[in-house]
Amino acid sequence: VLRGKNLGKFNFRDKMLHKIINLTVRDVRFPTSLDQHGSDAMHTDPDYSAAYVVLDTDSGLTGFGLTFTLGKGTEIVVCAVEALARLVVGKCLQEIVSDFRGFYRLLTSDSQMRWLGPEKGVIHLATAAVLNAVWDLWARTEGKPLWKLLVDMEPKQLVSCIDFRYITDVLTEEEALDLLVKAQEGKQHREDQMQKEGYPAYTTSCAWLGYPDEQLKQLCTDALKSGWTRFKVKVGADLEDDVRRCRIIRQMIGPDNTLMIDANQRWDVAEAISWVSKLAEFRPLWIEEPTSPDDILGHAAISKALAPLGIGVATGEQCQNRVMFKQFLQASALQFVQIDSCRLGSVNENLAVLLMAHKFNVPVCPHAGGVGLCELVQHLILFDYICVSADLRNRMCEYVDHLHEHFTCPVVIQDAHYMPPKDPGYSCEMLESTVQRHQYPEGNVWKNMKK
Ligand SMILES: C[C@H](O)[C@@H](O)CC(=O)C(=O)O
Ligand SMILES: [Mg+2]
Repeated sequence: VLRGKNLGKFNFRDKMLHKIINLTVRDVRFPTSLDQHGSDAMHTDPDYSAAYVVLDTDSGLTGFGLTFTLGKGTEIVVCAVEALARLVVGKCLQEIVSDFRGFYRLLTSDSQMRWLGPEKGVIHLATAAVLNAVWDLWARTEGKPLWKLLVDMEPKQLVSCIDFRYITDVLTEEEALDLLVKAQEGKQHREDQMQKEGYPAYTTSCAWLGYPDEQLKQLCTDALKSGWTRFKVKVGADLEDDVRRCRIIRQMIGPDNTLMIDANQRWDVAEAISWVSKLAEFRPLWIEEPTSPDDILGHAAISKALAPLGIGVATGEQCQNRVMFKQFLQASALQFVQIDSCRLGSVNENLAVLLMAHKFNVPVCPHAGGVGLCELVQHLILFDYICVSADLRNRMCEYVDHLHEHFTCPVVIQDAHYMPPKDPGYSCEMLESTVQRHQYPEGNVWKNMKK
């Protein structure tokens, strides 16, 4: 079976060869909670995990996809992926991508399964895993990294991948096309710039909530030495702790570097406003997920109250779909859009959100981290800069320094920038040895652990 990196040099352009003959999905978990990696005010013991999808084709070419989860419950996402498999297996890649909007609808609008969502929760995570694998397969077929596949696509083809249902009151297909056509100017220059400089990143991995102060200080020292200038700190469980931790980090990074804070939905609206006001002296650029991810008007109230303090509101990692993002934008309820490669319905739905954010002139700063999210979302943000926003002001992509060694094409960070991936695909193929060791519950990593 032909897998992985070398496929770029094969001529797989006859896409009719790629009939999807099998979908496998596995529950892959990493015991990150043991060291408190990824911990925050609501997720105190996250085991970074994935429902990991492999699409086999009759040509031998393989597509890899995943969606991110937190340990328990991954088996439910796996079940949902299995339920979607019959909609994918038996299809040729050509058939899918020549009507990608139709295929997206097929997955999201199945007249019985849509009752489980629609387009939210477990079933939408499963949709993301499957579609991520299809995009990976397409990019591998073209011998290009996904970002380059997108950059080279005609605006018409790009919009043909988007389901505009429920968002036409804000963005029509014609408008989307117009935005993409306008952004063609200077595209080559921006692509060259990205190849040279990469896309700016910030780090979250110094200051997970469960890290003791000594660890925070050490990680912050190391990060500063490696050239990081933007840092995110977890807050929200205890105000005194937050003040102490923010003070440490602000003192260490100095007045000119950037600080963000993230509460992971811990507060009610009024509580969010008063708590964040008490952290204003540390000059955070944004408060992330201050309250329930579904409370659009609550976010609007928080945004309004914090604007005079110069603090924006960021959200998106648990924003269910394009309709929610539409309303967040309509209500001026967020100042930073945090797209997520696995929460939304893959590239298709992320394209819709990138375009809406552009129309509202709100910067996109993707959620990454977890397992594989950095690998995936780097492609989307590169595309955003080259073909949509053409702007780097107030923009950066999250980075966390965990679990990259488990991927065949891990992210490359240079001087706190994501360097554009070169290998064909969507960068989410895991090492088979990793998958075997971490498969839950039978992998060796889990067999002997009482979890
Ligand atoms: C549970 C995850 O680690 C979460 O804390 C990640 C997150 O909020 C972020 O990266 O932002
Ligand atoms: Mg967050």
